[in-house]
Amino acid sequence: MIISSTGDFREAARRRLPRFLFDYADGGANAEETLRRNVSDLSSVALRQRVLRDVATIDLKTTLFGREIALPVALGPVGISGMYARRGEVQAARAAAAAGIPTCLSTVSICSIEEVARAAEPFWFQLYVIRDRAFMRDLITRAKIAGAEALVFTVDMPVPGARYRDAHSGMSGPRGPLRRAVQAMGKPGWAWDVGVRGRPHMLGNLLPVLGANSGLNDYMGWLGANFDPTIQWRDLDWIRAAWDGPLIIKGILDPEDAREAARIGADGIVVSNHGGRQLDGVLSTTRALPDIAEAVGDTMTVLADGGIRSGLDVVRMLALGAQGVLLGRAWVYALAAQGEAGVTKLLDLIAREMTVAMTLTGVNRIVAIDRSILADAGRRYDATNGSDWV
Ligand SMILES: Cc1cc2nc3c(=O)[nH]c(=O)nc-3n(C[C@H](O)[C@H](O)[C@H](O)COP(=O)(O)O)c2cc1C
Repeated sequence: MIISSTGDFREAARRRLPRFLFDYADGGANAEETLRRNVSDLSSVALRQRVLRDVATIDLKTTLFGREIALPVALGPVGISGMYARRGEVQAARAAAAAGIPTCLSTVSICSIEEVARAAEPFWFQLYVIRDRAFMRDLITRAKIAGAEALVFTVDMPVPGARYRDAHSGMSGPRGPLRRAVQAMGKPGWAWDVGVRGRPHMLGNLLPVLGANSGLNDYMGWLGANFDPTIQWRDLDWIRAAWDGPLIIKGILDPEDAREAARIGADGIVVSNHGGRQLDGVLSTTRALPDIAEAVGDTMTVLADGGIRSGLDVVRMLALGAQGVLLGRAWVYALAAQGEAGVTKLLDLIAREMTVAMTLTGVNRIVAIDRSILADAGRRYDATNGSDWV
């Protein structure tokens, strides 16, 4: 099939993957309202077309946490992405490194920190709040030794969200292993490439705690049993003390929480609702971002994710106040569709679309992107007025 957009990668991924894996990536929590809002609110942000402004040279480079990168984009943490292509985290990391952007590895990846760090440049590591603090400390140490340049601490998953699609697909629920095996048989391309040649399918970073049981079945159970809902802001002091590099708090959706993150000494935040996979019904990140950027943008680096499907979307997030963005499903669809080559193609597409957007909004540098390139610049989303931009 012809692939010219993230939507095409999504369709190619749907054709290639067993249903449980496609639905796991594609789905969200409950009725998936927030997942839809992330996409639709972002794509409805209108850009302001400007012409004849000499934009012959467009520079997409920027600096995040002291490191120059080719685009204001990173591959965000996505659990079990090693199931979407053979040793998928490594393939994605290679594509990101070649494109000059960071890869952020999930705690719950198939490939381990050590396996991915060799391919990723720059390499960030994402940590979850786990009951076993000694194990968290071990992961921080492993990330540091492996050369991680930033620690992304995800705080919006004290418990997993209600994901109805996973119950239906066999990702969770009764007879999961049997249903997954039947689905895999119906996708022989995936079954040979990933199911057979992509082994081992264990959660690489959790081997020390799960041992030989760290397979997919244990993944959902482990998430539920080991995430820690008792954590509070003051518990983050020890993480700040244990990690001396850039610390980024991921999963902020409220200006008050953004201020707390600044107070504990975080260097950055990711405005995120976990791609609509946690609390359905919360604000889209598009709507949450402007107030958060206003609250803390002068004191820390504000990143954002959720619903980014194109280079236009990247430019929109920057205009709303982000200094950089994380891709989620977009890169997973590309990885599932075409492996490393797919992620390379996606990043090239994003760069080309950003160039078009910057050319036609009359800005030639990333730092010059602000609300002035939006058609509704200065006007804000009025939460009291329902769902419209006013
Ligand atoms: C399949 C899947 C797995 C994810 N796993 C993680 C994870 O392990 N850690 C994490 O911090 N966020 C995780 N996320 C959330 C992403 O990092 C990101 O916040 C979200 O995907 C952004 O929304 P988008 O996919 O609509 O762009 C996951 C998202 C998806 C789709």
